[in-house]
Amino acid sequence: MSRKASDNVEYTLRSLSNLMGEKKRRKHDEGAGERSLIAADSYTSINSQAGATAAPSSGEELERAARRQFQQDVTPAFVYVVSVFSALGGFLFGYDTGVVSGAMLLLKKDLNLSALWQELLVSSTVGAAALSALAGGVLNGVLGRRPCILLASLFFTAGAVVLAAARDKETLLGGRVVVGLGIGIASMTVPVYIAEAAPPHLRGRLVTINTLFITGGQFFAAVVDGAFSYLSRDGWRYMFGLSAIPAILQFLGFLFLPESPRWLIQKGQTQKARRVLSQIRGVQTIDEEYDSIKNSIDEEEKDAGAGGPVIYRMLIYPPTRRALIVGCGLQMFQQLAGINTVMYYSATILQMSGVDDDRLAIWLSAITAFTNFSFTLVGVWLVEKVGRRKLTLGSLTGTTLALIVLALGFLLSAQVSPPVTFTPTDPTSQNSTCLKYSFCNGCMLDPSCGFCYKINGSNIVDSSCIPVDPKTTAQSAWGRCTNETKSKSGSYWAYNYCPTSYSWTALIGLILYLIFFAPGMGPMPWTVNSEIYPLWARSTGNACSSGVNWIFNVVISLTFLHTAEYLTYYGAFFLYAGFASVGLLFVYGCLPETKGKKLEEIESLFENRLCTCGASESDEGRYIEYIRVKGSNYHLSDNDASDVE
Ligand SMILES: O[C@H]1[C@H](O)[C@@H](O)[C@H](O)[C@@H](O)[C@H]1O
Repeated sequence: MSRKASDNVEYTLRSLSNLMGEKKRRKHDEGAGERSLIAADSYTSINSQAGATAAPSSGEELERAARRQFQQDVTPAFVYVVSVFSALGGFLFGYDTGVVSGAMLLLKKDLNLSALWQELLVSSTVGAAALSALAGGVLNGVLGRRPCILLASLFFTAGAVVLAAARDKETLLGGRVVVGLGIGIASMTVPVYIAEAAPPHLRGRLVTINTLFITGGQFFAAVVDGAFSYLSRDGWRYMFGLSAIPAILQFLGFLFLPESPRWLIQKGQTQKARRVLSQIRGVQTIDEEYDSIKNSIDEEEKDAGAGGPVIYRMLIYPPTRRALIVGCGLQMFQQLAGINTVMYYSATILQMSGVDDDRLAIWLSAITAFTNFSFTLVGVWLVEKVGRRKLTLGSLTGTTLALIVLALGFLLSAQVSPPVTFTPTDPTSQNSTCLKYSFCNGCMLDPSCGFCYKINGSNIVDSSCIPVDPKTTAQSAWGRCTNETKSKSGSYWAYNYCPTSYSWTALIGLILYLIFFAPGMGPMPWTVNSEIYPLWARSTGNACSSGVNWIFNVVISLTFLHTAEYLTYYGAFFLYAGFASVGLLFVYGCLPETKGKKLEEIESLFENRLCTCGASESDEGRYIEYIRVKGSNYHLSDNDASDVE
């Protein structure tokens, strides 16, 4: 036997003996051991059908060839089609939450909207999404995943039509609520549907593609906002109306796409489930998978024992209670880390570093959205390589540091805040409070004021605090900083920020934030939630955690301005950094690795205790992976296993 081969045997035996040790400790291990041996067998048969040689010269070659063969055989293109059509739900989630900021700039002029109405039009969607995500749990359980996705695309289409045709603000509000209902259902159903359709080795990647589509939707919305901002009237109708196209496409696609096989098995629709499984897997492997799903459903039903509503059963059964805490915690910390504030505030942060043009600011927001999108792509690439746990830990560590850099940027800017050196006479005689501030910092924190200044060499001169135009924050209400007078008088207008030589620190913070957040903390809460609950609790678990995501989304976005007023901007970002570090401890202590495991095996990760740190790559998991890739060389039985022990 060659050295490599004997190493392989040794590794297998070692893994096996570890596995047997695990077996003693863990309730479900007998089943898991059997499943891994079945996996080895089925791999062997695939390999021999494909005519692969039994002992390739190098272990690496074998591994590569085996992996290629395995993936080709068990991953027909259909599973990608299913995932992409579902992820259109993610695209619409991103588009509809993103498009409103640009649309609002035009809407408030066209319909003369008050600040309260602007606030209502933004938060009604997020509020409706929270409610419908929670209700989506029941709908998913009763109707199935496919009808829920169809329903969401109907909501998206109806909302887009109502918004595009709206003649008054009340109709707009109705349209935004309808769109929110679609977003909530899609946000909880799509990851579950994809996870249930995907093979284990691709599940993380395919579910993460849904978040890629969310951030893609946000980026596309920013580009559409930029493009239609050149239309003086009715630009917002196109911005809202365009989302009907992907929504209709998704609806039509789902008329032909199948229900989740796991849901069908749970509902006893055996024949249909088998048909769908062979459609999305290819024929060889469905018996094993079918049996494994069926067995785990039977086991789950025994384990879950008591009757009553699913959420009650989840809470009294320790493994699902622990999974729920992990899932909801991840979603809560995703929002508490301030992603939506950072995105919303990005244009201002970019302006701080010297961009003085409104339209440019809109396009710069598109760059921010693009950064979020492109680094989510890095997450899609990394998720099956480094696993969910390491990716989330790395991402959250970087996010925390970036938030500290952002906060320091604001702190330094506040400390060297330029003084007010010139107080003009108020032509409206309204005795504005703006004229009472003596430093830019106070002026910036007052939403009704902005800072108007000139530059002489590298010095700020002739600086004043002046009321902002109530219709647009891009100019002052009167004086040297209105749009007509700005360039003639050589003045600059800063709203929401102070021009200082430290502004670039915030810019660096913003870029670092997106680079670290997007690959991990953006997608992983959705991905992990789609896999950690057993089938009977999956819809409810995802409904609760998505609801938590939306609730904290509303809380953070609605409180940001007040938080900044009380704690200043740097205080707000230090607060988010604090939340993110608590989140880091939480993830470190509580998030197990789910990479490569079958959905049916994941429940056992939550069996013993809440904190599963160190269980990132359990011996059992490594063993299953090892056997899957290299198993063709060795035929192991349970007897061999006990011999080894
Ligand atoms: O995962 C997504 C993504 O990170 C988005 O950029 C963000 O706006 C959402 O709130 C979040 O749930």
